[in-house]
Amino acid sequence: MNSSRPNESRPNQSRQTASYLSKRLAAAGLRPVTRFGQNFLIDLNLVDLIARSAELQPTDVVLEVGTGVGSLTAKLADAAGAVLSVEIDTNLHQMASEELAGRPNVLLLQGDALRNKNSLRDDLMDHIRDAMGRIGEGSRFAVVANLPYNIATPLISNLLHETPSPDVIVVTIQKELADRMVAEPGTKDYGALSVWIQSVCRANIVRVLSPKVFWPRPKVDSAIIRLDAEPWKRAAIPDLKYFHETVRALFFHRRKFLRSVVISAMKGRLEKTEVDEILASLGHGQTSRTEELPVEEIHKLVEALRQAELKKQAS
Ligand SMILES: C[S@@+](CC[C@H](N)C(=O)[O-])C[C@H]1O[C@@H](n2cnc3c(N)ncnc32)[C@H](O)[C@@H]1O
Repeated sequence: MNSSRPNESRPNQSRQTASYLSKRLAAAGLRPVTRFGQNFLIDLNLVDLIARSAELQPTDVVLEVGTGVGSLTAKLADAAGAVLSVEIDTNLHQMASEELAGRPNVLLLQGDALRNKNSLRDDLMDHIRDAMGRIGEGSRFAVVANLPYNIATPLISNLLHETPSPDVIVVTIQKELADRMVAEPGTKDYGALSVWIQSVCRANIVRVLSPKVFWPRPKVDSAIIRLDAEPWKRAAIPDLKYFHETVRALFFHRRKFLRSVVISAMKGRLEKTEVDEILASLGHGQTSRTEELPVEEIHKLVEALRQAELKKQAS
């Protein structure tokens, strides 16, 4: 006979229902704030799954963006060496601070995780580097979060430019965005984001989540995505900023042929004849399109353009 009692084996299960959360917020005179993307996960098994999917070690330093009431933060703190969690909402930051008080490995910051679309909040990486330095050799940098959807793309993109960049990222994002991150060439979802992510990471969708596992329910499906850094890929890109900007420019006009896309991206920097020479040397014909090019071909093209620009500047 199975004698296990549900509340013993899953002690927190009843604590994260929609009604528990709504009562808790209401008791503090609060309601979820739509503009902050406050869709809380109400299935604690999924909170567990997010934390477990990062395979955290006691030597890991975790960044969480969007502390909320601190449910995921607590799980991360149980598994990792140090957790830095940022919350924009002053009230939630206060609630989470009370909930997580007495956990010496958790640092909660209040404010926007982004300084602007192109950069992270100033002190974020200093805190991460400090914590990694304290833990010492073997410390990994992980980002684990149920992200506010409106900042998911700039946040992940900016993090991938940082030093150190995350070794692993496990986050809940809109399914549509996750589909773009893992997309293959020639598909409708394949674009600058797919190329950028797959150029520095291995990307996998861990689980698709229906709106009903959140409170309040978002309008769209979500997905837990895992990105694993592949440092050798990153090391093979001589100028990360040039690469990222050029890839974005190459996918700017999706319907045009590659030739006209490259000509307009390189306007004022390379002549048409120079572009034609580069495309011909790489075997791209008049009817090639950017969205059909595998990631490796895009690498070759961007590097050829960069070299041509450098040569021109030097002459
Ligand atoms: C989807 S909720 C996740 C909350 C909680 N971690 C959970 O799993 O239920 C996203 C959280 O991010 C916070 N947030 C939104 N924009 C933010 C920003 N720019 N910087 C930091 N936190 C932000 C929201 O206030 C909200 O608490």
